[in-house]
Amino acid sequence: MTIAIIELTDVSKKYGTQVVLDDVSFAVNPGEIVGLIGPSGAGKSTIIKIALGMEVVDAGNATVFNKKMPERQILGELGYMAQSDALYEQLSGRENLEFFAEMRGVKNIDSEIERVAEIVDLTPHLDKYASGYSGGMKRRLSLAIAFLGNPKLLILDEPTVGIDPSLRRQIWHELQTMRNNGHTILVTTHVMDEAELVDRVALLLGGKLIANDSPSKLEDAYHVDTIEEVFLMAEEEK
Ligand SMILES: Nc1ncnc2c1ncn2[C@@H]1O[C@H](COP(=O)(O)OP(=O)(O)OP(=O)(O)O)[C@@H](O)[C@H]1O
Repeated sequence: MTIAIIELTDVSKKYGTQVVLDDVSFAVNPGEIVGLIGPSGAGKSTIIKIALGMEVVDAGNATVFNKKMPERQILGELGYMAQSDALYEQLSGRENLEFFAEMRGVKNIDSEIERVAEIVDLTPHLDKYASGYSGGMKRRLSLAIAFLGNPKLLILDEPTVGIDPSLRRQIWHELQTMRNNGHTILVTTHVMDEAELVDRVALLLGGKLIANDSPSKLEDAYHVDTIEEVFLMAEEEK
């Protein structure tokens, strides 16, 4: 039996009286890219925060690497990119990477910084202050930080917002290479053509997980050609 890397079982979560997740069960298995999609406010970031132990569930269970969350030890084993950039603006890109690499106990820091900067195309800008970076450059630096140490699990909340199409393609190529090397990736996106690139799409609507399958199987089930159409039809049916 495969042991899931991330497993949510019958998870419910409320903020005040607002039910954000209603009995959601959902797993991310080793070596797959799972795309979490849903309209704004559907609860995607809440799922991510639960997986990271930053939010606790009201009911149900969340495990990561088979350990019940929250569990601080797990954090060293995963790369996380939040929806808003948490960078030190007064430091250069390189210094930001050095800081996070040291904090995470990454070995061979200099070569690791070169590696991750190359992936996100930031090499020529590493010695500039982060305060002078454009929005897209800050996203790229945050993504590079998540890649530091080549973690077995990546959790990425809207990683490609503000990133140009050619670099976005390069980043997805890299994510797929990582997956092919056995890494596990949970990613949220609003970009529907990115959802075509994942192994499994988990669609959240109204606090419920209403679809959870490969893009092609979902397209067949809804008799449409794209995940965007699946999304629109699922919303209409709600
Ligand atoms: N700390 C909080 N306190 C109160 N309400 C919250 C909190 N965090 C999230 N919410 C609410 O929970 C709902 C789900 O939020 P969440 O950020 O998980 O959505 P999302 O699917 O990630 O949205 P988006 O695509 O816009 O990022 C929203 O209505 C949001 O306002």
